[in-house]
Amino acid sequence: MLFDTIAAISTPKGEGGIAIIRISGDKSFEILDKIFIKKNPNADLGFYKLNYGFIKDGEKIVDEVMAVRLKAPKSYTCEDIVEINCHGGTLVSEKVLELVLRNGARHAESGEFTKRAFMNGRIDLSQAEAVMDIIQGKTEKSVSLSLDQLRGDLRDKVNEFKKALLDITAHVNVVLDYPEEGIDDPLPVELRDNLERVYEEANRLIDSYDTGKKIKEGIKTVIVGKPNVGKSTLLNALLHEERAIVTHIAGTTRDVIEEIINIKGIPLVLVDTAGIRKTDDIVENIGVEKSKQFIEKADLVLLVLDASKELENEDIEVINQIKENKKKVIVLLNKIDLNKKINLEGYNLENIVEISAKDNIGIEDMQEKIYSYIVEEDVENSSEKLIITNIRHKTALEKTKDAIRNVFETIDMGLPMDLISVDLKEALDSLSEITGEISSEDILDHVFGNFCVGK
Ligand SMILES: Nc1nc2c(c(=O)[nH]1)N(C=O)[C@@H](CNc1ccc(C(=O)N[C@@H](CCC(=O)O)C(=O)O)cc1)CN2
Ligand SMILES: Nc1nc2c(ncn2[C@@H]2O[C@H](COP(=O)(O)OP(=O)(O)OP(=O)(O)O)[C@@H](O)[C@H]2O)c(=O)[nH]1
Ligand SMILES: [Mg+2]
Repeated sequence: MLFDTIAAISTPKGEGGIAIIRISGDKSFEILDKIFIKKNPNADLGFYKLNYGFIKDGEKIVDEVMAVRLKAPKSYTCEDIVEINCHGGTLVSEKVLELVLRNGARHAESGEFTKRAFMNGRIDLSQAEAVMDIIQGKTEKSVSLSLDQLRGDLRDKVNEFKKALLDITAHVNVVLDYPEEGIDDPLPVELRDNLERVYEEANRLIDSYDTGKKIKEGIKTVIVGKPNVGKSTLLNALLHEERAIVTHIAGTTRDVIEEIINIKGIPLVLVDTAGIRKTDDIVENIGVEKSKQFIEKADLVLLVLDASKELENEDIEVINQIKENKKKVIVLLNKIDLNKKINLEGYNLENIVEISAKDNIGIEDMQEKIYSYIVEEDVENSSEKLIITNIRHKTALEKTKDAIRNVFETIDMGLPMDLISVDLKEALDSLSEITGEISSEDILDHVFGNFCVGK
């Protein structure tokens, strides 16, 4: 496909060592010829090779640069590409870009280079989405999932599903086109088995989204407990900084504080809340209400108890509230540096770790516990290697699954075969949405609109 020539600064704004201006399209080389003077006029610019020289606006030197040409279709966009490496100042890179635009390129929209790679067929839509996930990935695990997706793992799986569905479609078409053959078996057992396999695998992928979401967006973790047990001290210990205010006065934390820590590559989105208790203080009451809401939304609750005191009604109230919500809980007996007075017999609490947030005792054990309890159980146990992290993919797989279920129902109820064709097409179309073979301008705008300019 032939598109116009686009250009953008592909490196972040601000001062840096180097800034890269990227140009893609069939005018790229021509534009470079107009503005680039190589040091050695007799040397061949070549391809995939950095050339030293100067960017000139008429007689005026704009910057000293290195430039490379990449020849279509062997480039990121499958088009002719030029990359100009200039000095990483805000002004010079903008001057070079401006010169490029004046010489025949149009400013690229966000994600437009990657969109070209998609439109020109080098990557499918799921791979394009992976590019942005890599850029935005905050932990090793999430980047590693995105790299699998960039390699085409999801695309391959989707194509495998489609192959099975197409085989069945072909069979159904034969039955419909040649009724005189008298094939009365609506679906031979082998094809039916295949369809069941696709159904089950799609289902497993849908289920993997919960895990995928945790890896990508983090495990929502809320620290709760009655006032003054050391919740904020614990947050600070985990962050290795004095983020939250700590005092001996009960009711110190009034608003909700949110920070992210990284446990073996998984982000933990930590929320420190106001201690839960009955109070007449309006501000604190709002905080308490909010912490109750946070418990409801959390994937994991860290319940902090003061080990140096006996359990009080306020503790019991918090315990009951968590049990009511059926949350995954880790119980932290804090202030273990003091004399231990707490007695938890009869409360049926598991996953108990003794810590001192103040003296940094037991914090590593606690992190181990979180990892084995939440992550290993949930994330690593998923036998299916492929994990989806994108709600768009989940929705499409759900549509696929529903359509396959309809196929089975139609067969089992002995309904006309042409109904099966309709459902099979629906299943195939939903799968094609994932890879982008079927895509609306809306979907593309949504996917690429979230990219940065220059990507
Ligand atoms: N300077 C620079 N660094 C970069 C990129 C870039 O475009 N420029 N990338 C992107 O932003 C990423 C690398 N991704 C790339 C993906 C594909 C191709 C490419 O040319 N693919 C062709 C030819 C492959 C080959 O030589 O065999 C192809 O797949 O057909 C290049 C970069 C990260 N680093
Ligand atoms: N001895 C000891 N004191 C601690 C420990 N952790 C916290 N404290 C003290 O307990 C008091 C309350 O700590 P905070 O972290 O403010 O408690 P909180 O649970 O956030 O309190 P609120 O925000 O009021 O709900 C402070 O004086 C801390 O220094 C600990 O492990 N050992
Ligand atoms: Mg606090």
